[in-house]
Amino acid sequence: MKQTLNDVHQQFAEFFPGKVLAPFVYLLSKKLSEGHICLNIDLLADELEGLPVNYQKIIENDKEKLVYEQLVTDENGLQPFILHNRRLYLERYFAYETKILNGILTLIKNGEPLIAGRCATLLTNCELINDLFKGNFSQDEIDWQMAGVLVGVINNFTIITGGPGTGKTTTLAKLLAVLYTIEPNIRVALAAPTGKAAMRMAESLQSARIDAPESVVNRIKALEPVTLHRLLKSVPNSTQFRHNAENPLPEDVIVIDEASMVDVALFAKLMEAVGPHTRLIFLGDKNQLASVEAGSMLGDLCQFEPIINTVPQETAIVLNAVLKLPAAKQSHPLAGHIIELKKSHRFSDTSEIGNLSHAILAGQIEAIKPGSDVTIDHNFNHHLLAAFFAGFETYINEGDITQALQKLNSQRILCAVWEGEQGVTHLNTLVEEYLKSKKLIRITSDFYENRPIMVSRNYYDLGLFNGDTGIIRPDENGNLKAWFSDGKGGVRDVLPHYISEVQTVFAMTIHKSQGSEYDRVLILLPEKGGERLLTRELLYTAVTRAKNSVTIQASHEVMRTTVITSVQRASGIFERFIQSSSTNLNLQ
Ligand SMILES: Nc1ncnc2c1ncn2[C@@H]1O[C@H](COP(=O)(O)OP(=O)(O)OP(=O)(O)O)[C@@H](O)[C@H]1O
Repeated sequence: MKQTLNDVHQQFAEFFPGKVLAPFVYLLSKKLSEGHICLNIDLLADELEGLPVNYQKIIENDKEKLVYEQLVTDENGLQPFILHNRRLYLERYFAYETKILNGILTLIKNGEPLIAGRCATLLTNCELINDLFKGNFSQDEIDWQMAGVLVGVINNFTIITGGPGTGKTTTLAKLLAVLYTIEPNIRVALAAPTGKAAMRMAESLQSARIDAPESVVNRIKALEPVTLHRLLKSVPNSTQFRHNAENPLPEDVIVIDEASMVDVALFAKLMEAVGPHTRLIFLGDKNQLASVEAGSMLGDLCQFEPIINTVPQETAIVLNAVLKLPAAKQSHPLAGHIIELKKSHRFSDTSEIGNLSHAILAGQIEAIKPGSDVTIDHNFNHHLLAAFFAGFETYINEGDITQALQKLNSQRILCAVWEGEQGVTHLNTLVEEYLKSKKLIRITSDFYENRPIMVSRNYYDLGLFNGDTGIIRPDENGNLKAWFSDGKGGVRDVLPHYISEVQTVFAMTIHKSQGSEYDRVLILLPEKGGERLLTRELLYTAVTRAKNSVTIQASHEVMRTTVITSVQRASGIFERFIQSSSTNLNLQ
């Protein structure tokens, strides 16, 4: 029997004429749906299973002919497909990657002549730097937060990466203190990919301890982080922004938090909109899950470990008087631009959650151990579920809405998938059944009293953003309203019919939980389905949402496969950086 595929990828593949093109476009389309932006044509051995024999033969025997296909070109042509460095791209994604590459190289190049002068200025401000870091300055050990500040001050392009609680926001606060002191007239913009992440950035900055003059601290605390869409000014009903290459952002310093969540299209549009002499600073966790959309730019840029936490030889020499930083052994345009913070100030070295997250990232299944804060259940024990569900009773029993919101957000069920026994939909139903059995909720309508909701799109007019969570409760007249935090310690209400796109949120996907934290987290990995999703980055992201305790329900086999599987997102940007050099730019 002739094997056929007959799926959306095949329809896409066969839309384009070409003798050898179809199987490669089929796989490219599949890769795009999994979040990759290109197809490495030399790494296809694992992709052949399930493909029709004629597709397999072409992939195995004819890949060298791909370059001769009429619709395929290298970087300079105008065809729908680009074959570059043995990676096949849709032209649009190649263009995004090129814009990001050139944008970053331009910032690096324009910053280079300023480094010596900025280092000299830093030397005259040693006192401020010592004040900012007093208490954690040691001659023997490098203070990587201080390194992040110095690197961010002297360069025009910086990435500060680190796991949860490693002090990314604290480092940013200190970096801004130095910048406001040495360049008092600078204009600063802070942004994050989601409204929730922007709000958390604001809260963390407000509570950051900054030992700097009051006027400087006040300027930092007056900054209001916004969403990236708001920063770039979205054009209604369009994917374009008002800030672009022709109309760049006016700020001198632009900081993007939770940068791992920025997809390749938005990343490219940001790079276009950043003026060529701006200081651009990304904060984020390179090990976290990438964006839901295509691309994992932060992870891709931080791919090459040897250049992280090093600076070029010349910079090492001039910075020496303030902080001795290791000189990069290899010349690379990104060397000196990426600082990784490794010490968690939230989890101690003996923290079970901290150790669990390290074991997951290292792929060490044998190091994953239960303890008092970590429960690992391979048998999907119902008592554990019921005990967790009981935790939701507290927010319902809480009369004060502000407190109720806090209690709701103190625990969350995190699922890898939507469907199936361990999926979000089923878990939400189970919790509702549990609460109904306790007579704590009555599902009389869509917006029933005490329904926990999560907004699933941005409502700019209402100041509500994708990911915001609220509770349905009556107001003083008995009318049901949706109540949300106002970000200032209080609550505000919205009529439910203004927000049609919401989900029940006892349980949510791990993807959606990025950028949030809860005291207690229950993680469920599916027995069936989601195989291509289950990676150590997914589990790491879920585990690091927990502050105090984490329970994982997953079979032995699924847990093992998840921990040994790492996301290998295909993008060609790192190789293209190696091929470029900051002094030999190809800015077309
Ligand atoms: N050098 C330090 N010494 C002591 N405590 C610190 C230090 N740096 C940060 N902290 C504390 O650790 C906590 C986390 O810091 P911060 O919010 O800056 O980390 P983060 O990496 O931005 O965290 P998140 O995971 O929320 O993104 C804060 O309470 C902060 O005050």
